[in-house]
Amino acid sequence: MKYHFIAIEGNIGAGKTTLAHLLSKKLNARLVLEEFDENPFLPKFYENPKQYAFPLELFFMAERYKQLKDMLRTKDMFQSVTVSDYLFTKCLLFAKVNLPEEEFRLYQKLFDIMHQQIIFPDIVIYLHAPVAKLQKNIRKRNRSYEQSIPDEYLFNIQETYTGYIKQHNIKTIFIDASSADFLDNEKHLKVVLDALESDLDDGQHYFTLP
Ligand SMILES: Nc1ncnc2c1ncn2[C@@H]1O[C@H](COP(=O)(O)OP(=O)(O)OP(=O)(O)O)[C@@H](O)[C@H]1O
Repeated sequence: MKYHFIAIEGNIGAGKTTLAHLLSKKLNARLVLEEFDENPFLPKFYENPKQYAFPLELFFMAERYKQLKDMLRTKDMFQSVTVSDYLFTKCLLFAKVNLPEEEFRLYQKLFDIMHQQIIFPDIVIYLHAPVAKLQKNIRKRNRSYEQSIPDEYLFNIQETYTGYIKQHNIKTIFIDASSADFLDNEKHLKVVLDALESDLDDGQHYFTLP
């Protein structure tokens, strides 16, 4: 395997966690999963975004920082590859959408300090799905606090992610996941596994699923 640290990204409900589980199994990789359900501010944020955005974003950043630092400290002798279902920068991208300008500037200062101390993945897999499909997935998994996420929020998150990936020329396997079924369709997973075996320059590389 060419890559030692693979991060999967995408909008809310894009299917990051499912793909992370499957890839980690296939690659015998260490799995690092976001622990969003431990964030006590998340349900409150969806009820009242303005009031809870700042503590929500701080909590996510602190937790992810700790998780990635711990990961660096504890090397696994039997698993040389790590797959995570998030990128540390995710905190900053969500914060950009959710915080007012002044708070965002403060947040960014803290982010920059922490960001210097963790490692960036060798490659990002970005799952791109249209908002209607994301909403369908969100309804299907039925987390109560997510049931009235506006389309506009999902659009904003999507734009922020894609803008970031383009601007920073990040080595990205960009997958049109509108009809993805990694769980039940081996061919879909194979597209990702083959992409991970190919030589890729920095920047975005588009893959469609059969
Ligand atoms: N920094 C953040 N700010 C606000 N909300 C966040 C942030 N990070 C995660 N969340 C929320 O936490 C929940 C889980 O997020 P996430 O998108 O990572 O997982 P997911 O939707 O379960 O992913 P997938 O379905 O692709 O596996 C979502 O409601 C998401 O909006």
